[in-house]
Amino acid sequence: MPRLFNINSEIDPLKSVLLKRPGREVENLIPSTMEDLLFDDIPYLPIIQQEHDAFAEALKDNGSEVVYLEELVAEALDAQQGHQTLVDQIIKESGIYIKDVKDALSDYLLSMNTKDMVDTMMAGVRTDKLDIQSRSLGWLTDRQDQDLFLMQPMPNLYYTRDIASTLGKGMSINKMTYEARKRESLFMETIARYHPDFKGDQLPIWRDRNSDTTIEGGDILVLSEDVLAIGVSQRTSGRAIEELARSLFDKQNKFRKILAIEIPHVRAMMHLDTVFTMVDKDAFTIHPGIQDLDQKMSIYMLEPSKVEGQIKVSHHTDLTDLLKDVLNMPEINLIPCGGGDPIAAPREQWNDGSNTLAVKPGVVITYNRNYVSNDLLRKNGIKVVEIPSSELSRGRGGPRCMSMPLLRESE
Ligand SMILES: NC(=[NH2+])NCCC[C@H](N)C(=O)O
Repeated sequence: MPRLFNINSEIDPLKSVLLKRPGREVENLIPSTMEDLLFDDIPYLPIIQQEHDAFAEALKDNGSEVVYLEELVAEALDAQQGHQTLVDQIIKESGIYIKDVKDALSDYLLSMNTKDMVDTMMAGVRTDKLDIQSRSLGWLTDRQDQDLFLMQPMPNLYYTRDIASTLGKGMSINKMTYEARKRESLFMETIARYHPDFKGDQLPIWRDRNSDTTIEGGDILVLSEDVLAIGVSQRTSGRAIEELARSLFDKQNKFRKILAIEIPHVRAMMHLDTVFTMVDKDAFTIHPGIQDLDQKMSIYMLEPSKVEGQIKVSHHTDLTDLLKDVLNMPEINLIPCGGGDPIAAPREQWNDGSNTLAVKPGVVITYNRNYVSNDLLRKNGIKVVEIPSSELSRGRGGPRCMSMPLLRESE
């Protein structure tokens, strides 16, 4: 049955969402690779899986279907016999160019059943799994001391938010910024290309992973059927936002205003959704660290220009006024992470206190550890569904980062 795709807001009732259950890839983190792989600690696999399952349950209890990236990729490959194409591409994108090594890896992956093959690509392939030493002088002489993996693990895959974004009835398949995550969006491309429920006319691709500018889904918020907010961040460039704007303004959809919000280019705030999320039609979480002392910010608004093919850009500094205007709301409530306290705010922001996922207007899923922010949300009339977070939070992402909505019910 063809799937329905439609995302016209951050808060409309969530009906279908894509997750990735953390797998062996998180056990393939070690202290010497952790930083490059964008983790601050090593999650304990059985507990991170339990916590992730609790997240999936909370989503289902609140009316959403949950589908898994790893299962969709396997189904997509089986439907179109895409195995060889994906294996060749992932080997290429893993920077493996020595023929003997390529052949050994390709034989190894293709000898597995589809699900194991997909899980293994995601978990990474250790060098000692294959008998490379006895067959490749090229590898023996080119390798680096640290080559523990022929294919590096992809521990960030459970942050499905970032690799692609459903916008209206179509999708942006994102070109990722760092080496550690570049290959991840290939899995979404595979689903869009081969999966019977995704491919073809039913899913227009607004922008694909071959673009030469980077954009990540954590930066993209769908504020309403015609307004997007996109962070200009460590991961998303102004040029990428402009490209996406041109594509969206051109095509048959309703987006007509894009707010490009500049945020600090630092790890703790790598995406807009780590400092700003929508919790109700007129309420948002915000980390006070993105505003200056007089609460000013730098925001560019992009709109279609009257001149064919051009874009109109205007500059704004007051987030509240701009949101009132574009969302047609008399008031906007910005709820500060950690209550704005100089210790609680940065502590809870670090553990994704501002990274809420709305399952319907005024109902959000959050991490239980951020009790100051959660209490404040409740005091502001928001219903908060807490999930356990000891291990999930170690990679610096919360409920919004771990979810890629496919369908929200429009009014
Ligand atoms: N949408 C998000 N905020 N995602 C968080 C991603 C965290 C991940 N470790 C990274 O650095 O890429």
